[in-house]
Amino acid sequence: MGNLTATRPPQPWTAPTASDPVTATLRLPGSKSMTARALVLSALAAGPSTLARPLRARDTELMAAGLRAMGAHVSISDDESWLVRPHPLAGPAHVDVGLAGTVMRFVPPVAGLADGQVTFDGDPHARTRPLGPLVGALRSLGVRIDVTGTGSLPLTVLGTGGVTGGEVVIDASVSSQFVSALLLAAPRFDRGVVVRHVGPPVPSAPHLRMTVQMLRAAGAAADDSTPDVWTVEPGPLTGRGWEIEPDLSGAVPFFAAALVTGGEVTLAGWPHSSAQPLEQLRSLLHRMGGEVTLTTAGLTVRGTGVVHGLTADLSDVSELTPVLTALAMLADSPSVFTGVAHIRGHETDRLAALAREFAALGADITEMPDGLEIRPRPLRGGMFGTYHDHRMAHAAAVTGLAVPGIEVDDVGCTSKTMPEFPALWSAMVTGK
Ligand SMILES: O=C(O)C1=C[C@@H](OP(=O)(O)O)[C@@H](O)[C@H](O)C1
Ligand SMILES: C=C(OP(=O)(O)O)C(=O)O
Repeated sequence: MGNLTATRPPQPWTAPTASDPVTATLRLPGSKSMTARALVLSALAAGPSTLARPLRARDTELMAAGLRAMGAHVSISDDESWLVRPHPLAGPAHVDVGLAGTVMRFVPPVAGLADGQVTFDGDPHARTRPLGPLVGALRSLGVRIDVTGTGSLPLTVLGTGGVTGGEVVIDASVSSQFVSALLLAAPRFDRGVVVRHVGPPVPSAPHLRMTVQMLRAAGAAADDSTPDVWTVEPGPLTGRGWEIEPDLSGAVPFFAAALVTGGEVTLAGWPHSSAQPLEQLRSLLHRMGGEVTLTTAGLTVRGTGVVHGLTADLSDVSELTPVLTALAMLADSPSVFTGVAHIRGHETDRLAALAREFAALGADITEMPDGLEIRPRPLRGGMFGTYHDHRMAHAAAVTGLAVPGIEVDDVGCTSKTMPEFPALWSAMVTGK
């Protein structure tokens, strides 16, 4: 992959309209979240690991580059798997986080275990994404961190080759990644960690369960049996073979196309048990008019061409808000989404961005402190701003299925998690 931080002159992309029901079987890239976790756990393990079918996109390439910068050996094997051979971590090193929440949260705790200085910075907007509570927690666990200004990026970790660890209280209501970040590195902390969340609810419970599940799969003693308390004992992590599942969230725009056009989309290679929030998605799509089934071909979503609005708390699956908002725009009834105040700290302030961009297309949409109200009505074509946010581009593409003339200002931002999105989408909708 070339310069991961190369600036790209945005090229407006016309989202294709669907003249017929879409029918497609897709092989999509691996889960961003699973790939990020497997890379971190593998870099901290006692022996080598392989990641089969990892996500190869900007976020995960930046994660691999950040770990390599500190000394981990991450290479590509013949079958496109990633091979990770751990090595003592050391500075000086620099980590470019891009706009990846997983990199800017999961790697600083790892840097605390390195021997030497590790600096972090990223895209301009990454400097506005929340990081302060994690910085405070790491300091209380014995990690020396220098930050400038707002407590976010750029920052410097002065690693000493070890982290004391122990008990820490944190308000993780702004991002579950603060908790996952502490837990993933904790087996290598001298005293492990006991994380106690105090504050409004932590979002993204399925991602927290994924963290605990993958820690256990790497041999860690992780306990999440007490609400808002997570305990990880100190101990070795074992290298292993990681089977990365297809990215469920990345499939949702394609599933949405089945609902909008009355078609059928199958995600091939879906496992029979998953660390990803399939049941939450199944329920949401069912309520919106879709049917989700697991067959030998994979995970199949069928639609009727009629989309229903719904009222839903999206806190478990907050990253789906942009695409579900696009679906709601095309529904036969109103929708109310709540429980996602924290997505103002995602790749962009998604609530403000969605309200602004859809209103510019003529939508009747109201921004609330923690969500959105949508009252569907006919939309007009126009430019749709993405704010470097891959899921804003996905939302525009879904809208374009039924609204001619949707121009996406920078579809290249989908390279964050799926570089092949424009080609896959066009092939699914237009056949070419
Ligand atoms: O741990 C992870 O891999 C993620 C957790 C969630 O973050 P938030 O809890 O900040 O929403 C999710 O939105 C993000 O896309 C990936
Ligand atoms: C919020 C997201 O990603 P991250 O926070 O990992 O950058 C996302 O992919 O929707």
